[in-house]
Parts: sequence; C-alpha cells; structure tokens
Amino acid sequence: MKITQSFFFEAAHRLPNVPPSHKCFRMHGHSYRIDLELEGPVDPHTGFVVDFFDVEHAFAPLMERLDHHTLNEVEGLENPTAEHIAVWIFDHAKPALPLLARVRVFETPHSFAEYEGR
Ligand SMILES: Nc1nc2c(c(=O)[nH]1)N=C([C@H](O)[C@H](O)COP(=O)(O)OP(=O)(O)OP(=O)(O)O)CN2
Ligand SMILES: [Zn+2]
Repeated sequence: MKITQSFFFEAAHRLPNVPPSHKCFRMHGHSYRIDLELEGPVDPHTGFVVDFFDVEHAFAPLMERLDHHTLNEVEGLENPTAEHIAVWIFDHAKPALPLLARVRVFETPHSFAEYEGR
C-alpha cells in the first residue's frame, strides 16, 4: 500500500551553475510543494501504513530547515535545483521515515522532480 502526504513551504534560491543570462541565476522565490510517498503493509489494527500525524512529526525538523530560508545557505543545497532538493529531502528524511519510497519536489504547479533513492 502507498500513502502520500504533501507539505508546503516558501523559500528563496538562485541557481549558481546556470549562465548569468538565465533568469534563475538571480535570487527568486518559490512556493514549494513536497510529496512524501511511503510504501508498506497496512497495520491490521490501526488500518495505517504510517499515521499521517507521525509523518508530519518526523518531517517537521526538515521543514524548519527549509521554510522561509535561502536554500543556497542550507548545507548540501548550495545548488538548490528541484532535483537536488528531492535527493536532499529523501536522504535526510529516510532515517526517521524508513518506509519512505519517493519524494516529489514541485517548484511550480507544473514542474517537479522525483527521487526514489537511487
Ligand atoms: N530541471 C530543472 N530545471 C529548472 C529548475 C530545476 O530545479 N530543475 N529550476 C529552475 C528555476 O528554479 C526556475 O525558477 C523555475 O521557474 P519556471 O519553471 O520558469 O517557472 P516560473 O513560474 O517561475 O516561470 P514561468 O515564466 O511562469 O514559466 C529552472 N529550470
Ligand atoms: Zn527557481
């Protein structure tokens, strides 16, 4: 069974490795949406794969590091593309969420990066 929980945060970033003529070379902001997908068996008693409240609690420390921050200043996100943010979130969230199977990072409603840990 798969479950997905979405989180939303605001952050600034710039992409240091695109040409200076690229608009994303300049500092700007996004309203990010993060989808955390967890996969595992349904507990026969609770009916949950994982309680959504527990997912929220486990993800809260990472939200603290991202929400209303300049992502380039976050260790490991010096080049904060959606792809790198997806990997960063997966790697940092996995220890607290062992059933984490996929992370999607939406920079806009119509563009996202997806990472499954490989
Ligand atoms: N493969 C990727 N391509 C781009 C990424 C990325 O992370 N991975 N990031 C960007 C920039 O962050 C850019 O700000 C993205 O904005 P954009 O898709 O252009 O969307 P906007 O809403 O800001 O602009 P519109 O003019 O409305 O399309 C670029 N590429
Ligand atoms: Zn951007």
